[in-house]
Amino acid sequence: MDYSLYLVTGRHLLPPGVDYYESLEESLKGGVTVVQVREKTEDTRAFVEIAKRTQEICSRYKVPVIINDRIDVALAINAVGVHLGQTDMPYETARQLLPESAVIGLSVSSPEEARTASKLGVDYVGIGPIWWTTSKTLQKDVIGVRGVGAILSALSPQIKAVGIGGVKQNNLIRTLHGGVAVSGRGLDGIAVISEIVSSPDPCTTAQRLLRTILSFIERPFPHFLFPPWPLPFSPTHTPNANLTQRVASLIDDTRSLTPLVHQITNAVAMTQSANVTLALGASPIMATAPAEMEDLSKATSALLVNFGTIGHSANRSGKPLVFDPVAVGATTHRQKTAHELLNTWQATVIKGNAAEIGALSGLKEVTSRGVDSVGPGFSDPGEVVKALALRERCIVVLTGADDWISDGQSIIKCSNGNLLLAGITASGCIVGTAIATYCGAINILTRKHSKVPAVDHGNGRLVHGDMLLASVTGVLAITVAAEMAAERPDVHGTGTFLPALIDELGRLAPNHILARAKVAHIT
Ligand SMILES: Cc1ncc(COP(=O)(O)OP(=O)(O)O)c(N)n1
Ligand SMILES: Cc1ncsc1CCOP(=O)(O)O
Repeated sequence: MDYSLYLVTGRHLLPPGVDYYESLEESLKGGVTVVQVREKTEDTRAFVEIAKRTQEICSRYKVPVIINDRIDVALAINAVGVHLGQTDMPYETARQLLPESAVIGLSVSSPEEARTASKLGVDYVGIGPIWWTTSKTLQKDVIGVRGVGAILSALSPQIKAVGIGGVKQNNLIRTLHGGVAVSGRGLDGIAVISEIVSSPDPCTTAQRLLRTILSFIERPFPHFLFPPWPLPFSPTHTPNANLTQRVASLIDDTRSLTPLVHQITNAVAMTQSANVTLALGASPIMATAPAEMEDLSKATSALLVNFGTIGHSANRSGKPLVFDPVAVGATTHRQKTAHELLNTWQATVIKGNAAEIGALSGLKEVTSRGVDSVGPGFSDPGEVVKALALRERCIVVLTGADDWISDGQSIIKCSNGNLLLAGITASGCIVGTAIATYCGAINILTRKHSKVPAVDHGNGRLVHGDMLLASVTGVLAITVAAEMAAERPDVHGTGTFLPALIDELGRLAPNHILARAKVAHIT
């Protein structure tokens, strides 16, 4: 069975005047790989009739048919299998009634149900509802993409898994990348009703969905880079290359690329962040109105966000998204919001201090006092960033006396900076600004060189470019410029340090990086 694009029928959702069988055939032409006949109100005789004709059409395309809930209908038409819900006939009974070769799928919406399905040995599970849907009256909350990841972690690797519930073209890439277990296991397919059934052009819709799904599940990227399922961003090349040299070049290139960096940040940080962006040779835009996010995401090169905002426009437009979870450990409200935000969109980089990264990782070694960190520190900061990067499938940057950066595979330690940085407000925010600036610049550069369109989810990536390099560059730009500023004779304390820092960022050049960068590859 190829579960890649799993169509669940829904005749009541067809556009007015559209014939069910014609629409079905169009979706098969578009590449649907399995069809489930789902009839909730028809009498048995009508259900059998519909299933039989569906099976005839599907057989011309060599596409298997599964019957929703009804073992008798599946037996009557000799369907490939059935799909059962948690309150339908028990799996063991269905297994006894159906031929040995029958495929049996089970709906699961929690890790517990996934563990039970694993013990039962079902053939596949339907995980959901992932997003809100009107195609079915939901009895429980939606599980979100992080819910999918948790369920996949609890599921036996032998059992196939499709995601279902509210999946549309515009959230598909996010669904695939967000719904991944810590082991790296992703979904084997996506099941949809309305996106195909209600489409005026089911063939094209199915083609587009399938192209994105295949780009994800076919793992076109070399396995040694990141074993199973692709990352949301391009592979990173840092361990094999001269990192400091590449950082120096990116600092130079950025001044000619002038990326437009959209930043939604605290009022206290706004002016500083905007000035830092300008000093790095980029352009800041500090807009906050939700109504303009979609338009802005098309024009800008990168987005930096902290709380209280949305990032799916950036995801949809293929722009890097830097998440700065300011003081996430300070209140439960912030922790809940961070969880909701990360469930909604895919971050490219998460940047935080020890308390913030600790809170996101669920660690207690460092706690929060407002925006500051207190506690003994992490015994192994490199492993902390690596584990969080693997879990969130993005780059993680931990700022502090040493800065730690990981893509879930490599760990890099940067040891530049000056104590005066800790004495000015928003020093963490400006590191986020610098990272977003270089993520934007490298995304422009990569698309230019490889001629990838601005938005191309067909290659399974959300953004293009070596985002690990961009993150290291952001950290080094601020910390190296901070050293240069602190050494100036006109700097006597934090009051004179801040303008000097902006000056030094403005004149930061490749030779400063080459002379001063203290970078170590831990792994
Ligand atoms: C592939 C797939 N996954 C989940 C479901 C939902 O099944 P169920 O929980 O039995 O709900 P109904 O579809 O019967 O309303 C599904 N049908 N297909
Ligand atoms: C049958 C089902 N089970 C969980 S969500 C759902 C409906 C999926 O429909 P849509 O793809 O239109 O959201």
